[in-house]
Amino acid sequence: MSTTIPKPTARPVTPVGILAKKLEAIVQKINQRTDLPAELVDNITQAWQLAAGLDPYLEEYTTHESAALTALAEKTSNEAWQERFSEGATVRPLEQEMLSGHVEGQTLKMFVHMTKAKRVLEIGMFTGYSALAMAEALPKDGVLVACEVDPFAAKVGQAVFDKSADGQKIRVELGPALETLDKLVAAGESFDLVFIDADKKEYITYFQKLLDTNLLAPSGFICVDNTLLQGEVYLPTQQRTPNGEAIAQFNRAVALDPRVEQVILPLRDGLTIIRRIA
Ligand SMILES: C[S@@+](CC[C@H](N)C(=O)[O-])C[C@H]1O[C@@H](n2cnc3c(N)ncnc32)[C@H](O)[C@@H]1O
Repeated sequence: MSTTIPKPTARPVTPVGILAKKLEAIVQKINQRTDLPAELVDNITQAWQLAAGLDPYLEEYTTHESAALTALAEKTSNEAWQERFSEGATVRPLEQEMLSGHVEGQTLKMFVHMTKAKRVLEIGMFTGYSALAMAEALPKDGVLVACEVDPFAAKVGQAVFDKSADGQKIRVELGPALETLDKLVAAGESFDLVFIDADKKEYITYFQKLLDTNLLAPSGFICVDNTLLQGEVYLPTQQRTPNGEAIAQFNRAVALDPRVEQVILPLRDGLTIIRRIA
């Protein structure tokens, strides 16, 4: 049984969010000094404002999320994820920062509308924010299959889906994503749009499986989250974590694959859009 705890604040997990935080710390320091040239202080302050103002502006002028998505985001941020892992309720460490959120959710929703997708596959559902956002854009007879390995996270999502008309379009597949993908291949399932957002070290394998089989429909699209990995993919390589290295390798593999064309959008932590061309 989960308990409500004092709301933990989300840490910045995107290149712009991290940049804004670092600039804020610099601005606080230089404001304590009286010996610095005014032009330097002005420039650094403006750099901080440029970085810190972007996300709130995007939030303000992007169509509001539904009440169900707001409830899901709140439920996720109020959960004591660290405690849940320590007590063995979750099979892996999870955190509120994993949730994609308002602007990315609305972007994915737009892609479902734009591609007129009827069948969507999500690899990495967590508590279901992006799944529900995409389901809201699907037609009544649309289907979204969501892969998730953690039963606790899946249960949080399912409880919200059960109360929402759009949630009825979502079928949760609990288990390791690679096993689920094999099951879907064996069942002859195929998808117009796939959202990859699970284990960063498995991204290349998900991508290859989607293209090597009929899982991705001819002329289907793949959206991939965290393809900037907090800037690690373009920062000096010695600053890379294993996940940063995995994403750097993934980005290279996609760029070299003649079966696809792609673009990396600097949205949140990087969102790659891939189109199958062969
Ligand atoms: C970043 S979160 C997904 C966030 C979600 N798409 C959203 O927007 O709210 C990644 C999720 O993938 C799940 N995951 C990680 N490795 C997995 C695997 N091998 N198979 C299935 N799910 C996995 C984690 O348990 C976690 O819930």
